[in-house]
Amino acid sequence: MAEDRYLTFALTKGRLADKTLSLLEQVGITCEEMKDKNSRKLVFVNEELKLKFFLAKGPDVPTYVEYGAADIGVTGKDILLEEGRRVYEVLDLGFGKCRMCVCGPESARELLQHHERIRVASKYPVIAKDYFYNKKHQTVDIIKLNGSVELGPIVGLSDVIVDIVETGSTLRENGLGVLEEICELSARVIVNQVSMQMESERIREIILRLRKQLEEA
Ligand SMILES: Nc1ncnc2c1ncn2[C@@H]1O[C@H](COP(=O)(O)OP(=O)(O)OP(=O)(O)O)[C@@H](O)[C@H]1O
Ligand SMILES: O=P(O)(O)OC[C@H]1O[C@H](OP(=O)(O)OP(=O)(O)O)[C@H](O)[C@@H]1O
Repeated sequence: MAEDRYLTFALTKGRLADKTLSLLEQVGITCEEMKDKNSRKLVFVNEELKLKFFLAKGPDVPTYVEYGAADIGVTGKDILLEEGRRVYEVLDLGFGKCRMCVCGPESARELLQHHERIRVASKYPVIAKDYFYNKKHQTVDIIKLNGSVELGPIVGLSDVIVDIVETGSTLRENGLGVLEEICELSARVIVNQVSMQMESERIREIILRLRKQLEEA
């Protein structure tokens, strides 16, 4: 592949963005323009390093990487599990830590224990289905929501939810709690499968520098 080919990064907007950009900066992968929060520009270029960057919604990051529109991506493990895209997961960045849990009112614990056919609301239907069907062998009805999932059991839409828990304050403030833990989550680096072969040297060098930086921090 041509030496001056741009390597493209798809990064996740929102919660993970600041930590991702500052980690990249620590290993010399910089783009001054990206720091301007008022900018409406979508793609940023570092001419000197032959790098391109863009920010996207979390669930879209593995899509860009699978199709090769980006060589490297950073997104949450929750997104990788939910989207199931064909990408290489190469590094755990150790931030954006949270847990995927089954949550609900204490009264729902019994329904879980007795393997009742319950209603489960979630922004993550694939993860919820995999957990109940494949790990617990429990038949459930999954209801897809797009946010404020805690509303599910509160307003009577569902018995429990499958959602992200970080500090637990959203649950506490709404009279809910963690009933079962599904898995731990954090931000991950992913790589396009073809890029990994064609740009092996540059990509391995970046992963190495990131890993070293994380070890030293
Ligand atoms: N408390 C948390 N809630 C949600 N995601 C979290 C939390 N803590 C860490 N994360 C990680 O951050 C990512 C979500 O970042 P983002 O800011 O895009 O949240 P979102 O609420 O899913 O997005 P949106 O506001 O677009 O619905 C998740 O994929 C997850 O890996
Ligand atoms: O344990 P905590 O620290 O309270 O964090 C967990 C909450 O944060 C996320 O919601 P988010 O703020 O992304 O809003 P959303 O529900 O609209 O997606 C998640 O879905 C929980 O509701």
